[in-house]
Amino acid sequence: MHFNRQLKRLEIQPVSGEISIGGTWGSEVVHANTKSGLVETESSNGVFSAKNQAQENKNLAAANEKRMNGTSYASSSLNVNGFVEGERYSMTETKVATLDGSSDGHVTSNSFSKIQKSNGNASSYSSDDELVSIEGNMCASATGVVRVQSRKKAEMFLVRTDGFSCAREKVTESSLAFTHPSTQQQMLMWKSTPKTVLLLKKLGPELMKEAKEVASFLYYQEKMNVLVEPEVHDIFARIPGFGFVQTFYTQDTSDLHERVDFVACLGGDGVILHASNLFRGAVPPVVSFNLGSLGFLTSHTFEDYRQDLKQVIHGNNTAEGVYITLRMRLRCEIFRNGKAVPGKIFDVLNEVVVDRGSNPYLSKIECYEHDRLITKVQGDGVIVATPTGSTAYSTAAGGSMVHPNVPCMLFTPICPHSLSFRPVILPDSARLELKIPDDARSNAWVSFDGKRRQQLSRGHSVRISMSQHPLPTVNKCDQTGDWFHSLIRCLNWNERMDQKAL
Ligand SMILES: NC(=O)c1ccc[n+]([C@@H]2O[C@H](COP(=O)([O-])OP(=O)(O)OC[C@H]3O[C@@H](n4cnc5c(N)ncnc54)[C@H](O)[C@@H]3O)[C@@H](O)[C@H]2O)c1
Ligand SMILES: Nc1ncnc2c1ncn2[C@@H]1O[C@H](COP(=O)(O)OP(=O)(O)OP(=O)(O)O)[C@@H](O)[C@H]1O
Repeated sequence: MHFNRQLKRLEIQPVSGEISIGGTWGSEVVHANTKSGLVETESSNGVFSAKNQAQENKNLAAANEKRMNGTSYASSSLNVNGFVEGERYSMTETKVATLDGSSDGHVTSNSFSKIQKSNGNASSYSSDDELVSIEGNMCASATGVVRVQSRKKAEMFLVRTDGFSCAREKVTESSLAFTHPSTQQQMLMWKSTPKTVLLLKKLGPELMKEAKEVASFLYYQEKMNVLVEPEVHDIFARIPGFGFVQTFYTQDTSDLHERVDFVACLGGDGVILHASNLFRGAVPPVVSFNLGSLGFLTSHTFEDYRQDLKQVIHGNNTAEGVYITLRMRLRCEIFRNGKAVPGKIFDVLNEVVVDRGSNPYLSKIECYEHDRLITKVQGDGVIVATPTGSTAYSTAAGGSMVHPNVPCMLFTPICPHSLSFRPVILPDSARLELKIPDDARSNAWVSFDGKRRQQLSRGHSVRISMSQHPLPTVNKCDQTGDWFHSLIRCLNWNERMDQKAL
């Protein structure tokens, strides 16, 4: 998996579901014997295996039911992006026509027909309408001569491209199918016991009591090296008994992720955004204890910090790992007249915003996707948010709230001067560029997670794409449980008095 590259000492494993390749529905030839009530199946490559009969009969019972209902299509099973024996399989859902008494004239019969296929010939029998094979695909019945489709479906490949390279994937049985959902629970399991923790706290003198408690627990009980930021280290250095606390140089944090096994945050959402900003490349797993006001992203309560930290270090009771959410970040880079401005690369956890700043004029922002002009924003500005950021500024501007596992980016205009300009959600493969055109009435401003605000002059642009490095957060419960819990706890999502019975 793409995200795994950055996680050196740990493994992340999809938790649910085995990989299986499904979706043979559309390529099956169906035999239905109305007299015996039995239903047989034969795969399109002509091989019928007895040991599969029970399963296939089950399938066919379902197929039969569809026929009874007069359904002319069978949907392929919802499916995959799996790797089986080194081959990649398709990830597309499709509907596949079946051979039944549908109106397209393949087989016509007023009852179930038995259809056999061999060497390109097909014949069809019916209990009340005996069919006689004439030649080739032609069959005679009491109602006349019908043409039975006998040719095997064409084989196909699925070609994926990211614009630079192509990958050809095999499609089983000429049917596009998913074998499992593309997003699943992720579990963090250590290969060796973590040794170093970075303890981050909200800026300022607040929360020192809590920081001291956690630092002592991690050092004395869990025998871990405890790192803090230099400003916090200055405070610890003056407290007797905390000489074990270490720090690092903030001028160069490029190799910090190689020295830190996980990050423990004390504060609100701002501390997590700060952690994201500290790690420009790979980010170690982050466990956060809510000591702020809202704390949408801070899933753990401070009271349980001992137990929760033990679980991160040693795994929980049921498994040797903990659930995590890989939070997508966006890589943003500022360009001037098509040339990258040195040192202007930012990875955001919530969003990048281009707005009019203090200018009284409408901002005019050209928006490109893979170099194609998709629209011009004329309004206060535009937000490009991650699923994590979907519950922050983007929601306030009318964007949807998106589960952090959904691989996408949100494109949300801010007060657009056009009634039809609705927020949209783009795939994670989108490559956006927000550009201030030469005919804009004024400059614009850009900010990254609400910080590092700077001016964008005419000709400047910000290019935005999915960052290779997500921010992994440790779940209290699991990805979905934590998210709904935060929606209700922080945003009162759909809170309503229960209606009484009549
Ligand atoms: N109108 C708005 O809603 C608005 C305006 C500006 C910035 N913001 C948000 O503030 C963020 C910066 O946060 P800060 O703490 O540095 O600034 P801040 O101190 O202004 O706090 C912003 C608030 O947003 C909440 N928040 C942050 N990220 C969140 C998320 N992913 N989901 C739900 N709530 C979240 C925080 O808990 C805090 O209460 C920006 O990334 C932006 O999303 C929101
Ligand atoms: N260690 C830090 N260093 C620098 N800035 C920080 C640090 N911790 C937090 N901040 C900043 O301080 C501000 C307040 O952070 P805090 O954690 O209280 O979040 P918050 O936005 O108030 O969230 P909440 O509403 O959840 O309490 C944020 O803007 C954040 O970016």
